Amino acid sequence: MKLIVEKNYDELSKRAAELLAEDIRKKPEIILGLATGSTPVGTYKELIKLYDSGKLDFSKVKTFNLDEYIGLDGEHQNSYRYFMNDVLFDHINIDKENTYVPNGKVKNPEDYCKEYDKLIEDAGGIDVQILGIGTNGHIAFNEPADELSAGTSIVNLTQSTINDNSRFFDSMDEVPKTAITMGIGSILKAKKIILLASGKNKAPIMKKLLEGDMISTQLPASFLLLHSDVTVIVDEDAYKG
Ligand SMILES: O=P(O)(O)OC[C@H]1O[C@](O)(CO)[C@@H](O)[C@@H]1O
Repeated sequence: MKLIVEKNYDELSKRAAELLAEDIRKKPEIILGLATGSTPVGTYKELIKLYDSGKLDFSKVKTFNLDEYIGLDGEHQNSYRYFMNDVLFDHINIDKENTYVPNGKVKNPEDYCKEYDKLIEDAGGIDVQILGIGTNGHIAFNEPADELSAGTSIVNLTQSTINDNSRFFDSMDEVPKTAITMGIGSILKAKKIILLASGKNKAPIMKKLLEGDMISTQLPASFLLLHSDVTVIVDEDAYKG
């Protein structure tokens, strides 16, 4: 894993956006894997700035998002489709038809999971995958467990993730307890991966991950150690605590 330590969140966001912009310019029809959560929001803001100043074109870009809550449709303010439209897609010249976020309201979730992986494969596979990391080491919604799913699947969220995410909902009861998520195998198929971590609350898990001496289903992000092209960008808070 290549490690980049930036001074603060703004610098981290700029650096991540620069790396992505370089790749988009090199391959305008790039397939991006996108993440939700608060960490990549700054990166998306920087990408919008580059678009606004005429330095970036998204017209041929295709995107696949990692996950979605089960039970929320795209109109729901806490759905990840709504979030992605709000923080990125509505502000750039991407064709919405080319943006995929798992459908949390689908009738046959099991079949749908297989279809989602196939969609990515048929599109040519993800060129660059952006990831955040949960305080418990999850990537996408692959939570620490005895077993992890290789492909896209339906998962139960852990209490720690439900707690972390409750800040976006009016009450704890409203926080979805299940989600659809790309699997560890689907993520590792990306040609290149950029993991972002910001803030002191991420320091303990980043320390564990960066020690790099253990792969465990109890630390889902540790599977990234098996990938040959992972760049980790952290700010000093997430690095030093
Ligand atoms: O960036 P945040 O808000 O800390 O979230 C971290 C992780 O949690 C999730 O939002 C899911 O809970 C992931 O998508 C993300 O990688």
